[in-house]
Amino acid sequence: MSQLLRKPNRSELSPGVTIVHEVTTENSPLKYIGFKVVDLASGARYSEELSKIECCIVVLTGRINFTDKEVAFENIGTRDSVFEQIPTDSVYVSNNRYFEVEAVSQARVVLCYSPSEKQLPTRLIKATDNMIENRGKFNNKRLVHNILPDSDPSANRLLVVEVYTNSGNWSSYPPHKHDRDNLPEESFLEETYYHEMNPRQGFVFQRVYTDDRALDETMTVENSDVVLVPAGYHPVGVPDGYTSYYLNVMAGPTRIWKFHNDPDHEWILKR
Ligand SMILES: O=C(O)C[C@@H](O)[C@H](O)C(=O)CO
Repeated sequence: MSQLLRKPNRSELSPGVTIVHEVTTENSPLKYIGFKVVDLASGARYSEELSKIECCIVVLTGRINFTDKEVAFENIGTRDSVFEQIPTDSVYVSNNRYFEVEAVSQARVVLCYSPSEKQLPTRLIKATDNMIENRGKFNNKRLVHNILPDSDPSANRLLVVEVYTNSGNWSSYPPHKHDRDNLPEESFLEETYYHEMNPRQGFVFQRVYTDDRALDETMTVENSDVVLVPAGYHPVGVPDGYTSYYLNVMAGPTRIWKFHNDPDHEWILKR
């Protein structure tokens, strides 16, 4: 099994609270990203005392209430399936703060973490705040919901985006990377992919590779899998008949997404 591919590994934390994925800087090659997927039964609560990490809570599906003991947001979340293809609500919580989420309905939340020292205000990122983009042409079409892009100063390190790729199309393509801290040409950002497919028995292929091929893995990715991208190019190919969804978290020393296309395949953009 690839070191970069994580299958869901469900474990019940407390009644109604199931951890589906837990990627940490200790159990992965990543230094800047932590990642949790949490399933909540209606009425269940999950809380955390953040230390030197910031967190973006994405209400992937279902509805939740949020509090950090100072501010509260009620009944947030917009969809029962990511394949409704509408943006959702998220909450940014800074380091050294407490938060609690309570499921109003059955819900799946994603917790995206990165090391952080400077406190920032808790912020509700409403679905309507998401900047929506249609990218690409030919068989490279995808729909992007920008949850926490680098143009939004709400976070210290985290960048969060969700992407839909049509059946028979490619995304994160032509292959690009962001693994050199060499601005203004390229930024160093690690990345995680949380994948879903519609219908759910679908699969996609994701390749993660570097120029020297010291890293070169091609993975078959199924519903609810996570792919880690510590470095390298990371294209995704979607078979005919299936729609792909993924949630990306990126973080690194500087909060700028400046990528470098694989020169061998950059011609694809010039058609
Ligand atoms: O436009 C896309 O295909 C999405 C990707 O850019 C994805 O968010 C990513 O690879 C970020 O580096």
